[in-house]
Amino acid sequence: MTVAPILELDSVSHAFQGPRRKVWVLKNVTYAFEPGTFYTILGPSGSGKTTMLSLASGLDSPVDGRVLYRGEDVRGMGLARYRNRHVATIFQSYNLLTYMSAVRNVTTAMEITGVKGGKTRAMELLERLGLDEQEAKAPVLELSGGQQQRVAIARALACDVDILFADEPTGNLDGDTAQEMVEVFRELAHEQGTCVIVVTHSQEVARQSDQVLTLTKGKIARRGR
Ligand SMILES: Nc1ncnc2c1ncn2[C@@H]1O[C@H](COP(=O)(O)OP(=O)(O)OP(=O)(O)O)[C@@H](O)[C@H]1O
Repeated sequence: MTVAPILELDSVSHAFQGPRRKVWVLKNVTYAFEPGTFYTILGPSGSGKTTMLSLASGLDSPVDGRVLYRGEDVRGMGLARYRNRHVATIFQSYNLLTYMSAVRNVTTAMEITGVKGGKTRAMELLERLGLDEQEAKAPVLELSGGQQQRVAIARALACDVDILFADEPTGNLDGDTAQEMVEVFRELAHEQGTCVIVVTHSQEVARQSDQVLTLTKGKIARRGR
């Protein structure tokens, strides 16, 4: 049975202006991402992984080609609307509001995206990700890296998005915590049907994903498990 893609890169190329000329960092990339799948993107430094993530998540528009969400060009939909309604992004720096508590970070994101459930739902999600009540109410700056990562994931989950992007999410976590994050990603994909797309340098994280894309010099050089 073929599954309709949730996200497509259609002949996507992207360049940055260098000192003398344009430098192409993504070259004619075409790929269809399906729901319910945990993808990892591997590749050497500078191969275009983060650029691919920022185009796919609507932070930027490609110089050439299209990004389609359920068949619709995200540029036509409006990048802000696409980002706010359909995707969540987790960066290594977590992008949390550090002076607020964990639970407030989650409820603020829910308010912005118009999702109901308030504090009760936020607490439930934080608890599911292993934070107790005291931790959920503490300013996020007082939490460890792994706990802050969980808050970022809870915030993404609270917004009911169907695509989750993460850029090196396990980069500064210890082995056990990184493994827990991988399990959260797998569960999200396999039990909630989320399309999870993670940029990583870790072969171990890639090994546990459903599909691995390897980028080399702006092209998908390899796809597989
Ligand atoms: N805003 C920018 N302006 C100019 N050049 C950029 C910009 N962002 C990225 N680049 C260049 O584009 C190329 C690809 O960068 P990108 O960050 O996508 O690679 P990456 O595979 O994610 O690397 P890393 O693993 O080191 O994070 C690099 O040569 C980088 O210098």
